[in-house]
Amino acid sequence: MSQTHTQSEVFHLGLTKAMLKGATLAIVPGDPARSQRIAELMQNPQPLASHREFNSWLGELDGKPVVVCSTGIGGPSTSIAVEELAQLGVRTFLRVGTTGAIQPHINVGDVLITTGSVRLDGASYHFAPAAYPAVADFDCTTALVAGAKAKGTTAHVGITASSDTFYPGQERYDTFSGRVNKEWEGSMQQWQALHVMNYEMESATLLTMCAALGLRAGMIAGVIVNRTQQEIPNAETMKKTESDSVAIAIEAARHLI
Ligand SMILES: O=P(O)(O)O[C@H]1O[C@H](CO)[C@@H](O)[C@H]1O
Ligand SMILES: O=c1cc[nH]c(=O)[nH]1
Repeated sequence: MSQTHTQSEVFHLGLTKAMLKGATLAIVPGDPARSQRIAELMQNPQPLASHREFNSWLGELDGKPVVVCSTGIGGPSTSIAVEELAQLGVRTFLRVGTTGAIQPHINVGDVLITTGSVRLDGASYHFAPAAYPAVADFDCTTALVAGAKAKGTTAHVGITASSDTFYPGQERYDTFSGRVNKEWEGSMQQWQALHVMNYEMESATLLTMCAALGLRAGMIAGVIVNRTQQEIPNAETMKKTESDSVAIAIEAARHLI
């Protein structure tokens, strides 16, 4: 039996269609605290709901509503946020994240725009088989690139490795066990050789599911660590990096709504 969810709250986000005021674009950070900071850079920021990792705000750009909703970390919760926002009428998703660069020429503080992701997740396989690409929407990507140019920010455009895990899947050895399974040994070197720019944890699911469902998705992230230099990010660099990537995403959203 098919169900409609338009009059009542969607199960996880606690949002209704009326609360979104017709918003068709969502900015989706991972970090719940980032939702408020993003919304407050728009007009009329209003908190909507906060359940689990899903912190939602509404703002306006040029008089049009834009919803901001955190996804939490990783593919499963991202897939829930996207599914439930789509049930409420959202058709375009811009992820604003943080990331670890794996190419030596990319600096901490730079911004990365993802054209496609290596699917090192699990959730994307629930939407499309392995041969299907995790590819960003062309209009979203060009809007992000134009936004970066308008802000004068150094943006690298290319492929991201999107992993279910922060530690083994991103080949980190500075851990409790100090080891990774054979599957991941040498994997960072392999992605480097294949010109992958960076690691993060949601874009494989976001880009695959949106492409498969006929939704638009784009992805921008600020570099908080360069893995050719260190394994764990430095908290001090995070603030400026976030403000650049958020400003670009808002500029892109303005063009996409
Ligand atoms: O800053 P966010 O958007 O959460 O993105 C990155 O940061 C988290 C890991 O620290 C993962 O979610 C990863 O994708
Ligand atoms: O190295 C990093 C930094 C942020 N987020 C990730 O997933 N990896």
